[in-house]
Amino acid sequence: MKTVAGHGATNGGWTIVVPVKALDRAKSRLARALPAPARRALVLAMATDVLRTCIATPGVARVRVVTSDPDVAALARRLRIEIVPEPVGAADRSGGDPLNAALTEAIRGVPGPVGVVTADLPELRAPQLARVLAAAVGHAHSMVPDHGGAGTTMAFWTGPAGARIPRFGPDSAARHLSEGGAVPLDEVDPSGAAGRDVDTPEDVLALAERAVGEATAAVLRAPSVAQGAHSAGVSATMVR
Ligand SMILES: Nc1nc2c(ncn2[C@@H]2O[C@H](COP(=O)(O)OP(=O)(O)OP(=O)(O)O)[C@@H](O)[C@H]2O)c(=O)[nH]1
Ligand SMILES: C=C(OP(=O)(O)O)C(=O)O
Repeated sequence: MKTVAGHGATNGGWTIVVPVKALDRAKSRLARALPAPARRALVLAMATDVLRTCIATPGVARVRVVTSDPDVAALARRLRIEIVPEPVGAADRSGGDPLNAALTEAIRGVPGPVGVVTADLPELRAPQLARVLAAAVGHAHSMVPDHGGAGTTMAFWTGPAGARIPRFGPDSAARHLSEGGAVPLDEVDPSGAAGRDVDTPEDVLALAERAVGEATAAVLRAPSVAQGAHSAGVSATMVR
């Protein structure tokens, strides 16, 4: 896989890095609701919507996707954005932290302000991301917690390249805040589009009531996705 010079490789403005896990492994927490093909389709669709949003956001100069997946790379080429190849097998060589290893590689040496935006935010639109960036520009390091409070949907750095340490993964909100000294962006509501990541069947079920991007909406109409999320949601309610 080659790095593709792509969307808006201009000087100035934000570089946004979007990590996308290999589709065969992605969103394993949805496995109890969705069979592998439906899960794969949903992950790719959410990534499509997030990448389109990043491209369309004022103030974003450059979008990079970091992945080892050929289908995600093909998507990035169609959207004319940069691919940062994540070596296949990096998951096994990174001390169990492939996501932060991939992100560290993708933000290394990037000039100007940098943000990481996760690929599972299907409600995120350009005006909302623009508001997040406007808030983030005032801080050396900032973040947006996810709607559950423990995770992180976005992290930003405006300072020197050496100070950029991504801390995604388990307990990432606490780790970004206490270990990394990140500021939570008070202007951003974690229960809104910027914080509503999709991790569980219940999250998928909740999307039925929300305005999602075009690609995600198309996949949610597929009976295998709608029914899978619904039956898992119902059984989760029953066991509570
Ligand atoms: N490039 C890359 N991206 C990753 C990796 N792990 C997670 N991501 C991405 O990081 C973001 C947040 O990850 P999660 O919400 O935990 O998604 P996930 O790992 O697919 O979900 P689970 O398998 O259910 O834990 C999503 O955009 C993922 O696609 C990885 O090893 N490499
Ligand atoms: C990888 C993360 O995502 P999630 O909590 O959605 O698994 C994170 O929050 O850092």
